[in-house]
Amino acid sequence: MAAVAPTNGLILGALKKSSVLLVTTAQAQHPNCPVPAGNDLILWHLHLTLHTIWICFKLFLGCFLCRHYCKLGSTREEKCVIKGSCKENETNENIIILGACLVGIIGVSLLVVYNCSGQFLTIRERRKARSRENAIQLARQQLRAHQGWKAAKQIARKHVTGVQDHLSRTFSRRRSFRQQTDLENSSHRVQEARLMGSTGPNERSDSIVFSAQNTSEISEVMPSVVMDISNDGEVVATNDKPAPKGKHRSTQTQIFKYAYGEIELEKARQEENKNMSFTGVLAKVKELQKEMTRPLLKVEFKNLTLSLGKRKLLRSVTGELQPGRVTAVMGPSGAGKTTFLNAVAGKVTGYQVTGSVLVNGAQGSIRSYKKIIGFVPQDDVVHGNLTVEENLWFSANCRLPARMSHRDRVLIVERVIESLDLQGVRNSVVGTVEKRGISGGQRKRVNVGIEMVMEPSLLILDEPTSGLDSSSSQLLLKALRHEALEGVNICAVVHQPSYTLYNMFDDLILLAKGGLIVYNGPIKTIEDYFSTLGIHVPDRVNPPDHYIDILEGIVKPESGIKAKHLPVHWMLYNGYEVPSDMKDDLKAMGEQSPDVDINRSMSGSTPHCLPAGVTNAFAQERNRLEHRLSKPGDLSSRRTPGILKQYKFFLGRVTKQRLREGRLLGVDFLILGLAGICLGTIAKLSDPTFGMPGYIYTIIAVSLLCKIAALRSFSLERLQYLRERESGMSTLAYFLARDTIDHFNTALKPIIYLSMFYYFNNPRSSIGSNYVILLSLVYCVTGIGYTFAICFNPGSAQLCSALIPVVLTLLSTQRTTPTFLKNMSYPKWALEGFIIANAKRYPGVWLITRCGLLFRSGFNIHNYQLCIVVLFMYGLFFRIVAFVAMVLLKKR
Ligand SMILES: Nc1ncnc2c1ncn2[C@@H]1O[C@H](COP(=O)(O)OP(=O)(O)OP(=O)(O)O)[C@@H](O)[C@H]1O
Repeated sequence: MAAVAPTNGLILGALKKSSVLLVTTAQAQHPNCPVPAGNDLILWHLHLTLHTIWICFKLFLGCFLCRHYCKLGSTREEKCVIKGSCKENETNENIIILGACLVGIIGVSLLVVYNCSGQFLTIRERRKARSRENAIQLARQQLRAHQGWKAAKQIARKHVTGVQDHLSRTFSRRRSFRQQTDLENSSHRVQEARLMGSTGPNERSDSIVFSAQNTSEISEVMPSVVMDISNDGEVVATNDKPAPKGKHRSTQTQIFKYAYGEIELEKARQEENKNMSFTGVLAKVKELQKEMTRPLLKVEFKNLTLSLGKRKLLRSVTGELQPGRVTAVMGPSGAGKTTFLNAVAGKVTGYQVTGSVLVNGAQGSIRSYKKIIGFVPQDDVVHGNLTVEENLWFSANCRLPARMSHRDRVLIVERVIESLDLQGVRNSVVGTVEKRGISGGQRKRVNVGIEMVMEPSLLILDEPTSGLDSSSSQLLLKALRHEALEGVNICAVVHQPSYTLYNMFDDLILLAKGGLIVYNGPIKTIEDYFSTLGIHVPDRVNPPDHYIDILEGIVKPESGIKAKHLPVHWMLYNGYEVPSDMKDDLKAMGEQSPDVDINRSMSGSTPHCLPAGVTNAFAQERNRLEHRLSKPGDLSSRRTPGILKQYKFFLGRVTKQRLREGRLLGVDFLILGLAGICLGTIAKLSDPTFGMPGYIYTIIAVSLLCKIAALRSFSLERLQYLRERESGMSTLAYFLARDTIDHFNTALKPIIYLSMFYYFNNPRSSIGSNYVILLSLVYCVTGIGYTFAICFNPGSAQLCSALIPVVLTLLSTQRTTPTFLKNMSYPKWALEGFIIANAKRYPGVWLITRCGLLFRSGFNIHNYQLCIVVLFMYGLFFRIVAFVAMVLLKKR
């Protein structure tokens, strides 16, 4: 009892310290949260954390009471006899209690961190936001100054000539004197003007000479520009603040200032360009083309045919996508638009593909250019537990050239945020199905932004405007048009665009059902083409709607032409060969109009697709594996960050995700702790069994809980992973980063479980030896969990994770189970490790009398280290299996 009292005080003291720490942490956060919502949030966190501490306190009190009553039990005397010294036993118990206290303190501190983790991230973001806002203000001021300075230059130029002429003609002493006085006055005015602002760095070298008479006029136009008057009466524009150099330049505010300076200038240029004449626009485009830094990608597809068994999803698709143009892909639902995009981007696996896709006129795999191809999927595959900015930054970091400076990256990301109008939600978490985040339209824009920030040369978008209102769609199209000006080849599937939106595209690919092209060319000429077929768009009808209605069969063309013949008309119009399986259509058309030359147009055989029976399921699977394992050489000439750098980015991302999921982890720990209390109490410790029942329960419970937690690591973000992999990110970096962060749990979970189990069960082995075994067990089962998560669908993976530990533990404890099978199951090694750790604590004769159990179970007292090694090896083996499975993973 004497030993318990000081320990009680110790726990109370520790708890007090924790609560003080908690309050101080919250108070430290308080001044940084000027927003009332932030204060509420902190109070809520405080409340939650204090509540948790109160629960922990009650738990510990319960532990002490239990412990106190146990001490009065009969087992204690027996233990004293076995160990030989009661005094030594008491010292051990005190160490255990101290250990438990420490564990408690760690637990409480962790809960504090977990509860406030989200806040840490928010505070960081807020600080960054403040420096960004300052930079935006500065940039806008500078732009105003820049514009003012330009206007002033124009005024000055106008006056300089006139005044000089005037002066040369009527030069007089009196006038000269008056001018001198004016100069002095204006000098004072300019000195005042100097205090008001500065010009942009671009204007530093600019200087202009003009009469001081005009100074007041100029200072009205450009209030923030700085001027200096030289002794001879000349006014020279200067910058009063020198451009920051060296280290200073790389501060966050400076970087934002640079980025927003550029963005504001671009905006101003766009405003100027609005009123430009056609020739002016052409000149501007040429100018921009000279500045282009991205490689240009021209994609041609010839006789592209895609089949799935006997069914043809795309048929003889021929055409091209040109750089610097925005192409719309339209057609009825199910026509094969998504399939077409996938075929162009080289993302088709498991299909039979014939025909060819040429990049810049050269034959080869388009996957060789995947580092400069952006693909925006139809579904918004974004990370729900990251903010908008974090999503964009991750893509920029991993996919932009590794050598690009941070300053330029900031400019690119900020430009995309501005152009997609995401400024207001940049720090909001995107949200998941369970947790609401930003709106659907904003999510869609983030989905597009992820691809825009990597500066693609070919940008393919599957329904980017679906779910967006008219203004957001136009905003998005404007952003895409701006990209096209830089030479990007853009191709997007769109549904029912408004007339304005439709006219924002340059080209159109119109697909009919069955994956056949009806039209491919400039939007401007589509009406001319269809009018040659006698199809005219009625007044007040949007042209694309009319054509799609015809293709759907809702509207019958006045000319009597059949909708199903439109693809053949297109082939004949362009002189393409008509596949032989479409000869019936051709004949029917020939009967309708005798101009159609059937023999010339028809191809002799079916060159585009293989007979359906040839490609069986096995061949398809082989195809898929070849596609997955073959690594086409990289022709994109872009060096993205290597595996190590990507690992760093992945690590940062997973850490943020885990911090935001802090409560989920807290629940995991709580369940483990409760399991420890329950199993430690239920399992009666008896010397003849070395506490075997308790350890069997432990192995089952810990395996089950840790495996299910490990499933979350890889099964939840499968689609995101596939998207990242397709864009060229490293699977190894992704896998290692997740595993590295999970090591934190691997180390902590055994502590939490043992802090309860060890205390309630009070086994003979040391807490250290138990921890090592449990650590290796958790490492092993986490690896198995990864394998299940990657190889099976979530339902099956959960079932396996629940069943396997129970079945294997039962197998390994049955005497009738063959030794080979026993050795194959990991619970056998964990159990052996625990039992040996206990057995080693029995001195000589006490061990000999209990040797029977060891023999019967096939355990060897010298195998303790082997058990640990085997468990770690299992963990490593399953991690390798999981990684290989991940590499071979296909998109379901
Ligand atoms: N892997 C597949 N298995 C079975 N059918 C498929 C597969 N891929 C495509 N299809 C079929 O091919 C046709 C074209 O599909 P796709 O998704 O390309 O159409 P879409 O024009 O994009 O349709 P929507 O406009 O409705 O999105 C559909 O009938 C679809 O069922």
